[in-house]
Amino acid sequence: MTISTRGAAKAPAVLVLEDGRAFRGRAYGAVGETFGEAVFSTGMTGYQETLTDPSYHRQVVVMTAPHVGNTGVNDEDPESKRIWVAGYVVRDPARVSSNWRSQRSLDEELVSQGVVGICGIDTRALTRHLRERGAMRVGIFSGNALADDGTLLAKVRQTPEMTGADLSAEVATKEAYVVPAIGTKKFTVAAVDLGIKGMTPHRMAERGIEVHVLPATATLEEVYAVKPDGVFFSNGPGDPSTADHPVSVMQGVLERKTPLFGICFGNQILGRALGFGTYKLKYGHRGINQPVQDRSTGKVEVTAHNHGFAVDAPLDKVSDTAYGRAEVSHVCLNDQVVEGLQLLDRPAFSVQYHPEAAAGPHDAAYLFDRFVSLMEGQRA
Ligand SMILES: NC(=O)CC[C@H](N)C(=O)O
Repeated sequence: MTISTRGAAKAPAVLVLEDGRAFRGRAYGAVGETFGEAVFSTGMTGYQETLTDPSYHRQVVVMTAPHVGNTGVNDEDPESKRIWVAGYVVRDPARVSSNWRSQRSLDEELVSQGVVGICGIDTRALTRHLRERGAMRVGIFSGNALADDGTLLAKVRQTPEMTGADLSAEVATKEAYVVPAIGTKKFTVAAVDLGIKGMTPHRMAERGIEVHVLPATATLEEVYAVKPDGVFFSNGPGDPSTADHPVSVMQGVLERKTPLFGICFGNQILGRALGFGTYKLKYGHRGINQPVQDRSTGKVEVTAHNHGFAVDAPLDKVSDTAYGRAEVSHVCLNDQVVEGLQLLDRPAFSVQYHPEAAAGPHDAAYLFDRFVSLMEGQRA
């Protein structure tokens, strides 16, 4: 059991939204100032996975679950080597963390990684505000960073928007590395890292895939230098309309008819590679309880999401693209947003959500098997 160092009354803090609304609470995690896009996540568990998902780079995450931190922090669950969220907003942080795997408290972890947060605010009111007005820029201020609201608001309004942000290179690996297959090696996959979560290569490795994780800047030649049986494009932060380089690499992969799989940002890149547009959702999908229908089977999956943008593809017809026929394979049942794409004439597909995560807990794991089948089909 870890008793948090934070105590009930820490320094005062304020959260200021770009439309001028302010919420007053107490500092949580590091004291100072931070900026980003305010988004909310409805996940009741999995805060370590959320905090360390590189797709959250430059976002301030508001947890709708009121009580966060109960199970502390361990070294096994992170999806990457560091916390990526720009700021963290929690109604009521756990004062005591208790779990057999816990190594330290969440508050300590936020402090040691310099993540500025705020607690003790009405996260329901904040979430409703974001739901009605849409995701927007935000700042959190505590300690020496506190000033009058007008000064803080001006600072928030000077920060960059998420629309137009090209962020993959800031989070992706600089050097290629290999995640070995677990057991007998059956396939080699080149995985273009646009902000990859650690669980993704692991899910492939579990299926006998040796994964060569390549930097976001990898060229088509570098992708084929690993002699891949399949090519994967990962999740990642930022606006997909800026991802021109991965789009052109993916088009080269589609031309060669190599089996292709994309997750989240990778789905948006497939959308663009096929000639569809992408657009910003009002407040996005973030959480682990999002219902998605696989249109080929009619089955509904409970899935993990973290996306603020979506692909603009027709739901009601098969589209003709430069790479043959394409259709929307998955759809979100909350709002009919495109959650997956499937080519009918080439071995390529993608999903907007996170089959590597264990939300359902295993509802979407079949997608990795589908990738394996495509690679088997290519060999047959
Ligand atoms: N998790 C992701 O890959 C997110 C993709 C993209 N940055 C979005 O917000 O929609």
